[in-house]
Amino acid sequence: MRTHKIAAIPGDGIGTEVIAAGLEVLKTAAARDGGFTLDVETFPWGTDYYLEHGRMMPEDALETLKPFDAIYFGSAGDPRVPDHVSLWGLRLAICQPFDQYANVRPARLLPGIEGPLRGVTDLDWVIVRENTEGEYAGAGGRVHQGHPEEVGMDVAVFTRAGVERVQRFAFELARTRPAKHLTLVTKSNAQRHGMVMWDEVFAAIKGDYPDVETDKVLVDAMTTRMVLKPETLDVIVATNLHADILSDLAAALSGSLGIAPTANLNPEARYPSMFEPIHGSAFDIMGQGIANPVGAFWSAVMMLENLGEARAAANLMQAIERYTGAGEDMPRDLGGQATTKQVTQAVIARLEGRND
Ligand SMILES: NC(=O)c1ccc[n+]([C@@H]2O[C@H](COP(=O)([O-])OP(=O)(O)OC[C@H]3O[C@@H](n4cnc5c(N)ncnc54)[C@H](O)[C@@H]3O)[C@@H](O)[C@H]2O)c1
Ligand SMILES: O=C(O)[C@@H](O)[C@@H](O)C(=O)O
Ligand SMILES: [K+]
Ligand SMILES: [Mn+2]
Repeated sequence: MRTHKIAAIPGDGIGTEVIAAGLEVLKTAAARDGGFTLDVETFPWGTDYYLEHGRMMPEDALETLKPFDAIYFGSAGDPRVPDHVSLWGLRLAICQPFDQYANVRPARLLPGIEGPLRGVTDLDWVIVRENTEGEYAGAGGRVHQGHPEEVGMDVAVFTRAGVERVQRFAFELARTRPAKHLTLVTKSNAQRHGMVMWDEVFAAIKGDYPDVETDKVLVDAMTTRMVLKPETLDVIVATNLHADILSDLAAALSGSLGIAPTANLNPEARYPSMFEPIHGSAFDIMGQGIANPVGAFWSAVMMLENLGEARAAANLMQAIERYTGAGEDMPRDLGGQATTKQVTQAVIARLEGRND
């Protein structure tokens, strides 16, 4: 029997609610599969930990996480602590040192879910977000703090190696999909250094993937293309910040932010990869038991795929799609009344072969 060691970090807000639900679903998925077990350890890191210890996670957290096969993450962010402290103290403090440079964000209209776009039925994209540098490099600073001449700088850092590896990852991914199409998102009209290099690297490597059709679009125009011509997009590669913004839009266009999953991958597997819904702590609904757990479930599918459990991953995805396609009560973000618990039970029922 294979055993996979999973570090669960529910974090803050609805992160704790959807990860608890996701762990239940994963337990059922493993039991139904019978070929593997998940050895899950849950770490109580996040804002409560911060308020007690002055840090979002312990000093040796990365050493603790390193031996795990995967990390299952909820959200970092709580109204009691500034957002930049929580994000930099937890999510980015794991993604960056673990070199999880390829952030993969699928967006697809699941059965039974109607997106906000009239007449659109075949939205199926994967956004590849650069996940270690760019606008999130953390370079910059504040000078003359509190004085009238104060300066605040966030410097975007693009390295040729960092750009090339994530773009090659996106080409390889595009190659595995029926449409074999890759769109480069850029802003090289206004940002004339890093973004121009970003475009140049793309132009230089695309010849290595003659089977992949490409195009290039400025990020502002990309927003309208996603809304008006969604069928022209397949795989999309974008910088850390651009892809962060576009992926929330993609999630909304495919029904709701509550559905969308993500994998923070270290493709070479030198470090564990991390799987999380793309949404955050949802201050407005936290603690109410009404968060949509589907994004956390779909992220669990991506985690199972990454662990080599393709059959269990496919079964879990099918269980999710059977639920969304069944015309049962949906969670509130999708216009229904179902609670997190009810959605979880509905998906577990499908996994167990009930309610088919
Ligand atoms: N990866 C992460 O850890 C991550 C991601 C995004 C935001 N955040 C943090 O979360 C906090 C809140 O950020 P925000 O409000 O910009 O974004 P958010 O994703 O938390 O919420 C945006 C809106 O979407 C709704 N929503 C999100 N997920 C949902 C779900 N599963 N079910 C139903 N509705 C859902 C929320 O109720 C809210 O109205 C901030 O501290 C932010 O920094 C963390
Ligand atoms: O930008 C981030 O990294 C987070 O705030 C979050 O929005 C995400 O998408 O991971
Ligand atoms: K998240
Ligand atoms: Mn985001």
